[in-house]
Amino acid sequence: MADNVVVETRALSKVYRDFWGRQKVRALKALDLEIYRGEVFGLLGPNGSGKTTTIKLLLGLLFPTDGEALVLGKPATDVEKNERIGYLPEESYLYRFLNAEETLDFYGRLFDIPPEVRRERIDKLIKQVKLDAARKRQLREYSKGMTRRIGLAQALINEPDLILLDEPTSGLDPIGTREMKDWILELRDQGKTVVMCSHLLADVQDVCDRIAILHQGELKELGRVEDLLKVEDVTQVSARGLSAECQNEIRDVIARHNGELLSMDNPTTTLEELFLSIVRDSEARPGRRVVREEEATPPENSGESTEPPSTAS
Ligand SMILES: Nc1ncnc2c1ncn2[C@@H]1O[C@H](COP(=O)(O)OP(=O)(O)OP(=O)(O)O)[C@@H](O)[C@H]1O
Repeated sequence: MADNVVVETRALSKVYRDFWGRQKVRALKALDLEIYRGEVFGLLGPNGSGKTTTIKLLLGLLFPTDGEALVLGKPATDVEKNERIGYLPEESYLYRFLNAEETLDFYGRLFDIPPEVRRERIDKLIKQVKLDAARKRQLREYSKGMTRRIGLAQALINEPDLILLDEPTSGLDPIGTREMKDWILELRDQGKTVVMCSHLLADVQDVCDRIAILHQGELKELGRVEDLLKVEDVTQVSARGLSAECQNEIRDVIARHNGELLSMDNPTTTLEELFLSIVRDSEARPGRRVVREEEATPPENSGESTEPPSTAS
């Protein structure tokens, strides 16, 4: 296992058997994978494609039917290596009657973290996942987004080198999603390795350096996100301040060189960016509501009230 390889699987396979030991589902079929130190690696695939099974095999929570996995230089079945791993399951199994501080303290004790270090780390993590105001509230009162955030803090309590995140953005609103993605990138900047599985493709595209696509337990694609998404025979140019005349000249140049102009128009932002900018704006200027002009004008003869549209402050 090379120095920079944090996870290596060789022909890793898992068959779930039924109560009588008969083969039930071939959840993972001969997976070969290497995940490098300091990268964000995405496991993608539709429901039931084997993502969670892979994560559980890496944690040693399941035993492979065939093949092997090495994690942080040790066999995945050696649970001692889990001291250097953080895990956020798809559904966090947290004690509902503990508050945020007590929850992190509980997990800190499981890792034998000394009390002084534990206190400092808990305080830092609670602030980092923005639960400072809710640190004394029992988790049963938490919203789904808050539960996800305390789940992440719990996964980081042992300052792990490898972090496994199962659907980290599930149930989060766009702001929570953006924050979760920023935390993932921060972890990478600190030199940690993050493996996340998700079927939310936009999230994966935003944060992952490399991805593996699984389908019915088989590896279908593996590579750098930017390479996999690159459209080789299309050239994209982005420019500001071009006059109509200049744009016509560009069209002429493309035609002269036998190229095909696919589009020349104003780019659109993403819905995520639009949503975040509206929320930020609303936080900065509470109460202000903007209705876009074209939407504010009711269609003629619509039969609706003709009261003036609000661009109210
Ligand atoms: N404990 C189990 N017993 C039997 N079959 C199982 C078990 N756990 C998972 N499976 C089956 O293994 C296959 C892979 O499941 P897995 O949970 O790994 O998929 P996934 O890609 O994580 O799916 P999702 O996106 O829905 O979380 C599925 O067909 C699933 O039904």
